[in-house]
Amino acid sequence: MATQTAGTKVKAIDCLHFIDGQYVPSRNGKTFANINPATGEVLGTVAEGGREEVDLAVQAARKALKGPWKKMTAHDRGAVLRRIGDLILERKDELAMLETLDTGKPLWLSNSVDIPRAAYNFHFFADYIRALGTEAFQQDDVAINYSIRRPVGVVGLINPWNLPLLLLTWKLAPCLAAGNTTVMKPAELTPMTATVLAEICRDAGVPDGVVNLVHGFGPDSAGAALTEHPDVNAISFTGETTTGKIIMSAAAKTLKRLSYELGGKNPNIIFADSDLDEVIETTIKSSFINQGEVCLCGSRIYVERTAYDQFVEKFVAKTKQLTVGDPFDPNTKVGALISEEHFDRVNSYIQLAKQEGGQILTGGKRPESLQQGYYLEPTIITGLDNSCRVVREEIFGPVVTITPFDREEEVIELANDTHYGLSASLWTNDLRRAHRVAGQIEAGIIWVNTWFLRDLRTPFGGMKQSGIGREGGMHSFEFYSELSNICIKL
Ligand SMILES: O=C(O)C(=O)/C=C/C=C/O
Repeated sequence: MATQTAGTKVKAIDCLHFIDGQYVPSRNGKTFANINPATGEVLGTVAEGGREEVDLAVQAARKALKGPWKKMTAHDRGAVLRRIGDLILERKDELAMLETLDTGKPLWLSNSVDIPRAAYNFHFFADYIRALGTEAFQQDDVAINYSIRRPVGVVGLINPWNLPLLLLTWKLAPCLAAGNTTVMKPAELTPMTATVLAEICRDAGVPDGVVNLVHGFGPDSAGAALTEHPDVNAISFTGETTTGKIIMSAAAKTLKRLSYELGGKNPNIIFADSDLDEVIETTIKSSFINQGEVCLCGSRIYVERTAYDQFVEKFVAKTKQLTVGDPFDPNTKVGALISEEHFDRVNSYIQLAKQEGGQILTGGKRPESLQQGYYLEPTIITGLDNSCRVVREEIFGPVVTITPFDREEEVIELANDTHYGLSASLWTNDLRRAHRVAGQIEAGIIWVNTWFLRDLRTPFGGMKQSGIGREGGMHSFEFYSELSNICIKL
């Protein structure tokens, strides 16, 4: 099915499951429609998996643990990972178009961030695995202790719809690097790039059964089946905190190992001594990139009072210049929200902001010219304090609040006054203050004078209700492998 949009001939794909090296429909033939967020039209069909498909996939993954995959050395696995990264880059244009069709994000963003980072996730872990060591301890002349790593086993990877291929590969690369096999469950709203990834893994030399993919929904569907399956050893999940709690209770019955990257309501703290133009250029991104549908977005902006008016005036002016529209138009800065349901949810927070006494300085509504598709103007709200729901709850849209502060201690308290703890941005040219304040912000990642600058060796994840565990570099191997300590008496 081809969808003509902005002069780009884009061919959507129907999505089947990928089990034991083959694309297969659901046994009961069930499918659901895949909707294009930019137009509201049907892109194609997706096989709807359930317990039966998940069980077939888990059986294939379990069997593959004992097949040729087990005999591959770390070096061999590294070569396969590198090949997957290479094939992602070879198919970059196709993957970028599919990602934009599925998500409504601008094509330039898929091309510049999502797909290149997906390839890099594989190249990074292909290299990392070659440097991986363990640990050994000499106990005088009594004993020598050394640790060995082995795969956890069959791992369920449950992925969100905001950065579909980036986040799926962020899990899949280390999962495979550590020698595991997997059943992937992409978000039902964004099935296409995950479907192509399965074929890329096969083409790169991943043996049948190592990588499996089952499409479907969460509750009473593939997601629930995966989290409850007794033969799945671990689950890595990125998504909403509420869903995380449901998965945790399901996984508890079989004591699965869990790695969670959940929601955030991230503070963006701006001191008056920072370079406002530089701050605003980055804050436009940290507020509205990917339609604000990024768990790391700095949706709570706190500005030192002496710079508040100047910041607000400049930031609003810059925001008004952002083009909202067709994701395939190269001038578009803000595309379509992922679905009608999410559009309504984000909109409800804008209405709530008015009820809570906030002022909408710009945005807050669908652009007049875009009556089809789920478009919302980037929105800036002032006049709300930390007691307001709009300041406390994750909105996951192009909506930010701005609040002034007077003292360092005050803004640290404001920033930490949340049950989330994923990321934060901090802007100041005072070196001592940067270290002092960053060390007091309760978040997994604190960016100083930047945002979303990523070194994949670093621990990535949130605290409090923003997640459990860290992934990245060695931290991924801590999750995706089991350590055994072997003690040899001398
Ligand atoms: O950059 C990453 O590794 C990552 O996990 C980004 C997550 C964004 C979530 O919305």
